[in-house]
Amino acid sequence: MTDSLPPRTVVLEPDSEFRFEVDFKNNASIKLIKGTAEIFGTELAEGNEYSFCGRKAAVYTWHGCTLEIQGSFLVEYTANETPMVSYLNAHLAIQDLRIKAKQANDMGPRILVVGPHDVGKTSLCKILASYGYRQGEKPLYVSLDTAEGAITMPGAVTATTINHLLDVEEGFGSSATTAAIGSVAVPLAYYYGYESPADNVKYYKLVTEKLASTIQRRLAADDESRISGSIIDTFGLVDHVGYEVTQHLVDVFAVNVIIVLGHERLYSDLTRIYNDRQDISVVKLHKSGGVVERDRAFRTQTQKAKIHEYFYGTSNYELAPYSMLLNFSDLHVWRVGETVAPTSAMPMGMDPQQAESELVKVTNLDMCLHSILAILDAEDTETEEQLLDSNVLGFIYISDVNENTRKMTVLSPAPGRLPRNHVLMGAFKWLET
Ligand SMILES: Nc1ncnc2c1ncn2[C@@H]1O[C@H](COP(=O)(O)OP(=O)(O)OP(=O)(O)O)[C@@H](O)[C@H]1O
Repeated sequence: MTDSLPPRTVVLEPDSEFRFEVDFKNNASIKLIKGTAEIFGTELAEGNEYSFCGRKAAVYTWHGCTLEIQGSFLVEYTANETPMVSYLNAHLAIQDLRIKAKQANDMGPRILVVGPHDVGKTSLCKILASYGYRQGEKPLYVSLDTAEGAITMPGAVTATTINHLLDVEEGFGSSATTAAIGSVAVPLAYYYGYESPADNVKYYKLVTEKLASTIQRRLAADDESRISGSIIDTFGLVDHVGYEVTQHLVDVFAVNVIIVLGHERLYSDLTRIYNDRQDISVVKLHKSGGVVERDRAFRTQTQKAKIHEYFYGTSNYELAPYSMLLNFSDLHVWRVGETVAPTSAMPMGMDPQQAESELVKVTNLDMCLHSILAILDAEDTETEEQLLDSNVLGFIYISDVNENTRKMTVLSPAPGRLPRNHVLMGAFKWLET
């Protein structure tokens, strides 16, 4: 508990940070008493108490500050060696590209951040997005890390315009929850449904291509965001699948800056691959010593917390989801091919590669129990091919399936009828606790 322990004071020198970890069972709080400080680029307000649960992060200060901390920190220490100056320089170079784009009425920078797991890719993307916002830009934040589901839900690839400060406590959390009830721009999302791009490479490429082309259409109509450009956060794959998918992303998002974080070989390989492309710069940045490895258990808990937050909100912004009873016939449930049918069970002559991105109707609705389903923005009459093109309107959770009554209990963030009836199922299950 936060208040059972006495508060303590932490004094930070200029260009240093207070690194901390709080587990999912405890709460800890941080208050800025004097000076200036930020968490992944978002400034802390003086005197405001920020509370954390299940977080690993750092409070960084450019000019020095005093913090008051309270509660159970699993880890806490200060560090004065950080890569923040190089991250700021990266931001300034990106800002230069925006100024040039404005002068030429051209596209702003499209920045792809790559590297292995746990090198600080998401943290760097947040820093670059926040610094851009603080300079009056409205960059597009694209999250392709489907294990994390930073903006909406694990399994989704998403894009959102950064037109407000990122939340200090939750990162994208509050924007996702408020988007769920429609109070800020709803993020653009497509549902992939698996944790890693390697689970179904063909389908991952398809959904990222859809996302990229919708973004391109939207940016064509939005001068401000077009010039601010996009910041694209990725997965942590650096094997051959990772290389294949990275090159696909460079093509479909027309990437012109690749930032490689904490991996020399990847940097050297990508420099070689794009050696002839004058329009693409490959740069490397160092991993922060503060980045912590998250084990399987912590990642699973983070995913669960993200799903819970989608339906129930955060402690600062609680939501009350609606539980409703639907007939089996009210929903058309789909899954993406291959993982359902073994090759031997496929129709004769069907290429397994093709099946990887074909929709299969789920007829045994028992399979949906405890699943997260994405509501597709598609009319009842649309063909399977059109369904594959559909973006996601929101998510529901199936808490019960009754074969006898042919009804299922569905949890939805909004009351009333579902906006559409076609839903896509992925591999994510959740046990509401
Ligand atoms: N300087 C820091 N001090 C303390 N914790 C940090 C720091 N930078 C990042 N972290 C934490 O380390 C963890 C890993 O960082 P991050 O999510 O940015 O890495 P990633 O490369 O995106 O990982 P993945 O690809 O596996 O999702 C996160 O919990 C993040 O909040």
